[in-house]
Amino acid sequence: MSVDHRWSRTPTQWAVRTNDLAKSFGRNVAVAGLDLHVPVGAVHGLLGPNGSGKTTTLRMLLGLVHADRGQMEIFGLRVPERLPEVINRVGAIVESPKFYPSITLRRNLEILAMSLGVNRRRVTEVLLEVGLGGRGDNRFQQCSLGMKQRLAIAATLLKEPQLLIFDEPTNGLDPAGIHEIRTTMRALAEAGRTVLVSSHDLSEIEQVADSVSVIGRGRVIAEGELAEFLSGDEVNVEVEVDNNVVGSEALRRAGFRSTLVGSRLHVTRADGGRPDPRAVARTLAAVDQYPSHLVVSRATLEQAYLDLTADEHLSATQGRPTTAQPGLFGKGVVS
Ligand SMILES: Nc1ncnc2c1ncn2[C@@H]1O[C@H](COP(=O)(O)OP(=O)(O)OP(=O)(O)O)[C@@H](O)[C@H]1O
Repeated sequence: MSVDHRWSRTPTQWAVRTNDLAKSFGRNVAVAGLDLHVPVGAVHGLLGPNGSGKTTTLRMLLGLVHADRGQMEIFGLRVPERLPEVINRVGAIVESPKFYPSITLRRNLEILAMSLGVNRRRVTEVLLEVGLGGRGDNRFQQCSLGMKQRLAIAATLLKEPQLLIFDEPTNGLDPAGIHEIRTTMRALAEAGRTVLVSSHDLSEIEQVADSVSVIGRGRVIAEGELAEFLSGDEVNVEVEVDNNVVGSEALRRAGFRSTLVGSRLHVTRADGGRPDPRAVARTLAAVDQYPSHLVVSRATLEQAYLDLTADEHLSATQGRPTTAQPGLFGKGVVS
């Protein structure tokens, strides 16, 4: 069973936290003991491959799906029990919202505001907030997908929520639309709101998020500030050798970790330190594996993600529990 020291921190530091959250659909395990921590006032990425349990997690938070076990809190209040008290502080897009195609963006929002009991004046404010201030009179059906998605975000802002939950908001958008949504999410965080955004797209999260939870098969594999994943000191060494098995075994004995990505071994230090490219080359040469390529690069979230999911896969095949990475939001997780 996992013991998470962060679960005992003050609730006000977290917009969302979950503890040992689980959900299965029949025999299909969607979420498998998920410990999630979303800090207040930032963009937090929920990053994981398709089918890793992101949507199910968000739906459980919003009371759309019942959890099998575990606890969830939004702004320190237990949900779903206290959802009625907290729901007005939450805006979410977890499936495509419906708008009237033949009327303007402004009119669409006015109708929605009326149904929510929100003052019409708020419509102008939310249009401005998502960068649609000059587009309110455009008909919905004439808008680009990016504008439609920004309208959806504007709709979630009508109630002035402090937490926004977006499930894959850039899906299906072209680069311009993706850029618009990214800018909008950043602006929301700059205005003091918390944005919890799911994505399977590493570069997307890398560009927009302040912190991230990497999800694999329904569990949080790693969690922390993005800067921790992309630390300036962090260096990747990539090598190409004739025999990857011999090469990675020699590296392992010398205190390195290696992950095969394409034809290259990505090398890090097992103790989390910075790998010395010369030591890597020496280690490989000692077992007759002279690198045909040796590339030194700054770590990316992609690399961290590949390393982490490689570990998780190894854990599964060896039947031992996944260990989340230490140093996350300054605290360790013990499995
Ligand atoms: N209503 C459902 N009934 C049965 N299985 C479901 C249901 N919802 C989700 N699942 C399954 O649970 C697992 C996790 O799905 P989920 O949609 O939460 O993942 P995801 O990370 O959001 O992936 P994607 O990006 O593909 O939506 C998948 O195997 C999915 O098929």
